[in-house]
Amino acid sequence: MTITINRLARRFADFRALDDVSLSIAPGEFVALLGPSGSGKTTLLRILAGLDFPDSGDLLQDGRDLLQVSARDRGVGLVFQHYALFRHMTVFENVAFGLRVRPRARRPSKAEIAERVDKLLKRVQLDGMAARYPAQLSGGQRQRVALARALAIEPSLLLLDEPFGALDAQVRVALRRWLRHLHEEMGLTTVFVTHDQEEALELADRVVVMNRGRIEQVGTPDEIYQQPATPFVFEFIGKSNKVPVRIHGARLQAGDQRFEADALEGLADGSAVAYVRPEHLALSTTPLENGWKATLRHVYLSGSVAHLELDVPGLGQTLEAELGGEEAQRRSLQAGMTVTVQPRHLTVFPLDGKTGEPDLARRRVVHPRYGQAALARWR
Ligand SMILES: Nc1ncnc2c1ncn2[C@@H]1O[C@H](COP(=O)(O)OP(=O)(O)OP(=O)(O)O)[C@@H](O)[C@H]1O
Repeated sequence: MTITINRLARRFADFRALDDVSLSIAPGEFVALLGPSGSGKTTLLRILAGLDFPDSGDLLQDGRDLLQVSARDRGVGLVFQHYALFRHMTVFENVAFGLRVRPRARRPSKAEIAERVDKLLKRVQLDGMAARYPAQLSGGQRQRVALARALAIEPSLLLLDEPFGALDAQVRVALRRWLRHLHEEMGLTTVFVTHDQEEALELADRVVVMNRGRIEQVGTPDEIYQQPATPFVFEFIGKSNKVPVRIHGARLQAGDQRFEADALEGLADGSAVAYVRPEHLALSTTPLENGWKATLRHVYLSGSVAHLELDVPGLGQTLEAELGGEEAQRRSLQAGMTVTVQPRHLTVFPLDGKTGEPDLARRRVVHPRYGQAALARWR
């Protein structure tokens, strides 16, 4: 069951909540829609569920026009952050609800419903709680009931909108791992909305990064983190340093440093913006000819990682670097030290001469050449 989303647009008055969104979801996939508040994630999910309709574009399921199919007949299971369970119904009755309200011809028998609910409660590890009311459950347990309720109708597509958003961090982590197992065991196709990048990167087969109603990038968690396609993705996912640069005769002028690199060949001279992740900055405590001179302002350890704040006068800005905590200790890195900073690689977006906006089509990953002496010293 492949879902094809083709050029969907949804406006609310003048506001474009979805703007030319296309995406294909393969059977058995776990897709995360990730983006800041207001980026259009929920709007897209509601259209998939049949709770809202686009102004233009197509939505197909194996070639069938889903927009002509009512929410009830789409066979989707839905779980929201605050998907209020029916308070006056027991856990059992809540889970059985979707089956009991079916038209008689498609309604399973009482015994079948009971069997299916029992099975589902075991799956979500709530067997023994069938007679409880929602008020007698923890937040995590309630969301598992909501999930069992969504699964009771054997949905062809499971849609989850920040299902763990209201839960505390530890429960969230435990539940998302559990959800991933459940997805695999049951062979579900799942679309999961979140604004939590860690959750998306850990859970999903593919992450769809959304911004202002548009898709910025679709990729595996590794691709999204390692090869961001746009400045937005660099800034939204993980940490990155943003450095204004100039391309000048196939060299990169970054503050008082000029880096040579092959990838720049063919790019016209002009301004650009470069991004470099903290873990892609190499530091040398012995002065090197190539690289920014910096003063280590702060070193702080967070678990096994050392975060370093570097003042770089030659750039006129602060850079953030990261390395293993043990390595930082072995090298006795301390605030006040002078170091040379060399980016291992940077992603460069030339700025469009007319609009001044980053030109995504001319994006280049640049590996500066430093010469053997420099490399040998920080190996
Ligand atoms: N019924 C509506 N009428 C007017 N504007 C709406 C409506 N529904 C959504 N919007 C607007 O469309 C934009 C996208 O909303 P949407 O709920 O899809 O974002 P989101 O990415 O899910 O955000 P969040 O993470 O905060 O839930 C928002 O600016 C929202 O205010």
